Amino acid sequence: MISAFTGTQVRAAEEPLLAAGLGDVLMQRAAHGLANAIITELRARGRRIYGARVVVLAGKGNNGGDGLYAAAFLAARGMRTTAVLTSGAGHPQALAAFERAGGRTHDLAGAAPGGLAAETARADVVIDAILGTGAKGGLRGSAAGLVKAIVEARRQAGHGFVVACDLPSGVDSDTGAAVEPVLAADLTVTFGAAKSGLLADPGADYSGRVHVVPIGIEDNFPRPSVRRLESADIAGLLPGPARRAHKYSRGVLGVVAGSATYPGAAVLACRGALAAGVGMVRYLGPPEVADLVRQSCPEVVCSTGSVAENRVQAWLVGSGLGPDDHDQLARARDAIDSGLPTVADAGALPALPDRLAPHVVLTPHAGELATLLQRLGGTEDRAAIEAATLEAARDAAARTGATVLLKGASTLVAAPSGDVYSQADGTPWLATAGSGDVLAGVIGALLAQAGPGVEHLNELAVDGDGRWAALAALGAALHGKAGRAASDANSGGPITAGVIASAIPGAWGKVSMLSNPGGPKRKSHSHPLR
Ligand SMILES: NC(=O)C1=CN([C@@H]2O[C@H](COP(=O)(O)OP(=O)(O)OC[C@H]3O[C@@H](n4cnc5c(N)ncnc54)[C@H](OP(=O)(O)O)[C@@H]3O)[C@@H](O)[C@H]2O)[C@@H](O)CC1
Ligand SMILES: Nc1ncnc2c1ncn2[C@@H]1O[C@H](COP(=O)(O)OP(=O)(O)O)[C@@H](O)[C@H]1O
Ligand SMILES: [K+]
Repeated sequence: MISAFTGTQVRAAEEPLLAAGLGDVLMQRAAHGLANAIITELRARGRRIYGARVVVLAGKGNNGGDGLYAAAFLAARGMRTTAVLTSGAGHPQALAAFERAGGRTHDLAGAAPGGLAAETARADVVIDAILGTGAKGGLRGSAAGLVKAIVEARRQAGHGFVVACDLPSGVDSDTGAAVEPVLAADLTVTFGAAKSGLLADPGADYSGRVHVVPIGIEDNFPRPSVRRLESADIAGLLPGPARRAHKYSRGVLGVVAGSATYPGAAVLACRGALAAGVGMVRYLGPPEVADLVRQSCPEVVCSTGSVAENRVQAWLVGSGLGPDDHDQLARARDAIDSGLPTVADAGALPALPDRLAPHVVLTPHAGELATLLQRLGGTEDRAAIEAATLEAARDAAARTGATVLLKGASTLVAAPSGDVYSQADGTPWLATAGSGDVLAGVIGALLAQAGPGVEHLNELAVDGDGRWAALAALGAALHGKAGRAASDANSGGPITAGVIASAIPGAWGKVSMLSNPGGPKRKSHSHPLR
C-alpha cells in the first residue's frame, strides 16, 4: 500500500528531528536519494553519467536546498551542473556545497530568461527544486516567467528528462490542485512519504512516476491522507470461494440498469459483475432489456418481482437509466432504501435522497459529481471539479454521507470519514463508452461477495465505514488493470467496454498469482445467507 500525507503532516513528522538539530541531516538524506534516483534514471535511459548536463532550478527555501545538495553530489560524479537561483538566493549551506563541488550559478534576476530557458531545454537532466511543501500558491514573478519559457523551449527542442524535487513546483502538496505554469516531471522524487497531491488529478498529471525516498521520519506519521492499493493489497482483498461454496454463499448481485434508450448499459453492467466472481446476477428491468440481457449473458437470472421480493446481498442501480425511466428509478430508490450495500451509478445519481449511508457507493464522473453537488447547494461545475478532484470527492462524501468514487485517470474513492483511496492502474483507453457500466458491475460484485463482516479488510487496517471505500477502490484497481492488460494484449491499442469485462478474470488471476506464486488462494470470504 502506498500511504500519502499532506505537506502539513510531513512537516509535523519532521518537526522532532528538526528540533533535535537534524535538519541538515534530513536534507542530505533527501538530496542523496534524489541524486541516486537521477543516476538510476540516466542509466535506465542508456545515457552517460560523466559529463551529463544538469540544470537545477533552485528556490530560496529548503526545497531549493535539497536540489542544490543533490546537484553537488552529481557534480562530484563528474556531471556538468548549473544552478538557476530563481529567487536570487539559495539555501546557504547547500549553495556553498554546490559551489565547492564546482557547480556554476546563475541568478535569475540578472539573467535573460530566454537564454536560461534554452540552456535548460538542452540539459540532460532538469531538477525542479523551486517550491516544495512550503509553497503558497503557484509560481510567481520571474520564476513563473522562466518556467513558462522552459516549458515552451522543451516543447520545441527538449531532449532530457525532468525530475521534480519532492513535488512539481506549482502543484499543491495537499490537494493536487495546480497553478500554471508547471514543469511536467518524468519522475518525482519525494521525501519521507508520497504527498497526497501527487496521487490526485491534476497534480498527478505533472508528477510522472513517483519515487519515495525514506529520510527517517516514517515512524512519526499519522493516519494517511490518501492511500493506494498495490498488487499485494489487491490480492489480499480479492475474495475466493470456500471449498464447499455454492452460488448463494458466494453472493448474489441484483442489477437495476438499462432502459429502452440505453439497453447496452444493462448488458455491460451484468458482464462486469459476472466477470468479478459473484455467485449470481439477478436482473430487474423492462422486458425488452431483459431479453437483450438474456441473449448476451445467459448466466443472468431475469426477474419480474419487486426489489423486496428478490433476495440478494447487494444492489447495483442506475447504469443506463434516464430521468423518464420511472419504474426503474423507483426500483433504484427501493434498493437504496433496502439497507444492503448498493452501487448507485449514472442515472440513479439525480434520484438519490440527500442523505445516504457509507454502504451506498456513488460512482460519478466529474460532470455527474458537479450536478450532484449543485443539487446540494454547491457551485462547482465540471471544470472546477477536474481542477480539484480530491477536495470534490471528499466534499461529496461528507455532504451525502455516502462513499463517493470519482472516476478519472486517477480514480478517487472518498469515505464520509475523510479516508481516501486513489487508484491509477488503467490506461486512457479506458475512457470509452460503457466502461463505467462495467466498473459499476465489478464493484457491485465485490460488494455482494463481501458479506456483512468483511473481516478480511482488517488485514489492511481498514475499519468501520472505510471498508466500503476499500472495496470500491479494489473494483477500480481491477477494472484499471483489466483495461491495461486488454490494451497491452493488442500492443497498446484501443479497447472497448466489452473487452474490459472479458479481461477482468485474467487481471484477477494475474494479480492473485503474482502475490501467491505457490498457487491459487484458499482463503474464503463467503458469508452467511441473509
Ligand atoms: N524541513 C526540513 O529540514 C526538510 C525539508 N525538506 C524539503 O524542504 C521543502 C520544504 O521547504 P520550505 O519549508 O523551506 O519550503 P519551500 O517549499 O522550499 O518553499 C518556501 C520558500 O518558497 C517561497 N515561496 C512560497 N511560495 C512561493 C510562491 N508561490 N512563489 C515563489 N516563492 C514562493 C517562500 O518565500 P516567501 O513567500 O515566504 O517569501 C520560501 O522562501 C520540502 O518540500 C522538502 O523538499 C527535506 O529536505 C527534508 C528536510
Ligand atoms: N484518461 C483516463 N485514464 C484512465 N482511465 C480513465 C480515463 N478517463 C476515464 N477513465 C476511466 O474510464 C471509465 C469511464 O467511465 P464513465 O465516464 O462512466 O464512462 P461511461 O459512462 O461511458 O461508461 C472510468 O472507470 C474512468 O476512471
Ligand atoms: K519542487
